[in-house]
Amino acid sequence: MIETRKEEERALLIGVELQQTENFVMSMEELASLAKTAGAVVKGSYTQKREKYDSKTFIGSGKLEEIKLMVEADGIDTVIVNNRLTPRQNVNLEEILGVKVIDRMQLILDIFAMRARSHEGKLQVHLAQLKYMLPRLIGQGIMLSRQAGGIGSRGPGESQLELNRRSIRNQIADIERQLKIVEKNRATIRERRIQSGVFKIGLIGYTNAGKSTIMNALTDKRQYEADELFATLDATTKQVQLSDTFQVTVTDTVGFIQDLPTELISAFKSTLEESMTVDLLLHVIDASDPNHTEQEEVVLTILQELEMLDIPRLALYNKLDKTDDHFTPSQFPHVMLSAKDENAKSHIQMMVLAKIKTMFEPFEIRVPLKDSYTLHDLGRIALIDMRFYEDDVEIIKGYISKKDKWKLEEFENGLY
Ligand SMILES: Nc1nc2c(ncn2[C@@H]2O[C@H](COP(=O)(O)OP(=O)(O)OP(=O)(O)O)[C@@H](O)[C@H]2O)c(=O)[nH]1
Ligand SMILES: [Mg+2]
Repeated sequence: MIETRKEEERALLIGVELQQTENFVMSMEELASLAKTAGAVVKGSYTQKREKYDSKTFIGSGKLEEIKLMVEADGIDTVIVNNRLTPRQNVNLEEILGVKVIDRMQLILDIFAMRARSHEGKLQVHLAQLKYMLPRLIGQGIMLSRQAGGIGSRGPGESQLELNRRSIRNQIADIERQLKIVEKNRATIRERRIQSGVFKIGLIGYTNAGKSTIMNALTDKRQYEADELFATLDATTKQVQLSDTFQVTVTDTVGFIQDLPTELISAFKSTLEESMTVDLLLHVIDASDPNHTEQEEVVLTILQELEMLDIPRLALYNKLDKTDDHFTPSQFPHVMLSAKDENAKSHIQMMVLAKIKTMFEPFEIRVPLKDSYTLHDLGRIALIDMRFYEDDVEIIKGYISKKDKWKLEEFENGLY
């Protein structure tokens, strides 16, 4: 093999399709996007149908010979396997192929490590990496990977090269301690937000669906949006005006993906926690993606696992400018839009307000004219449809949430 230091990291993708494998093609395409996001140049991919994975080398030995030839011919630096490898398979593959081999989990962990911004995000990713590493401390496999550098070796902690079991266990305990403190602080902030009574909206959806772009359209602000997977990792909450008076908070979070590494689930959940207590979920879907139906299913399955299916939900089919004529939405109710369109903001505002109206209850109150100055406050928590005067009272009709209904009486009595 020629030892040259190249700028780019040349990757070969490998996938094995078992009879029961779901969404195999989508998942291979996704692996290519993930590899690209992590900075690799994908030089090719190799797939095989098998009854079961080979316990020693994951893929059949005959095929491995072919792969080895491809690795040598294309100057491949890294082989990326679209499944979870056992530590033994990982070591064996690296020995046979003579290059770094990483699996889908390591690739995703690596991207999360690149992207984590907040203190908590970094701790969570570091923890996930250490947990992934611990059972892999056998033989030379992991050392080989780490020394090769590049994808699979990035981490938020500088001590990642210290690879003995005891130090890893200590680091895990230490991070878990730090996380407890951070989580407590976050719970307090969330509690305060729940008590504030503001209507809360959460943007969720498959990675790259356009959540951050929609957030930007709504807030006229710049949130990092990019044609990359997991562009957003940390939750961000912003105030958004839905009408002249009605104000909500909108939370943008990490995107969903199939086969999320189990080590990352708690990181993922803590990021999503922010969205677990919302009043309305906006499920953003990339309608132009040929796999959007499978992606919608993945999102709904994860929502079910997180017990979030009972939160009212509105589907936003995004990127309409890129969809073909055959596109048919499968979820109802829904909105179809292009987040990049200049009318996107008013379109979303209108449709979301209409959705909220269906969740609220109609009311009518009569307020003495002398007290009507308090009505601006009512407009923050209720949707006001109509207001008119009769003698010395003002009559207001609109919609309000069940939990805020009791406040109406205070407005009527001028107590608010
Ligand atoms: N053509 C087109 N592109 C869009 C539209 N909305 C978003 N995009 C692009 O799609 C890509 C992904 O958008 P993001 O907003 O970063 O997606 P996201 O859902 O936040 O993704 P993650 O944070 O990775 O989960 C970006 O390149 C956007 O510019 C749209 O309506 N039309
Ligand atoms: Mg985003």
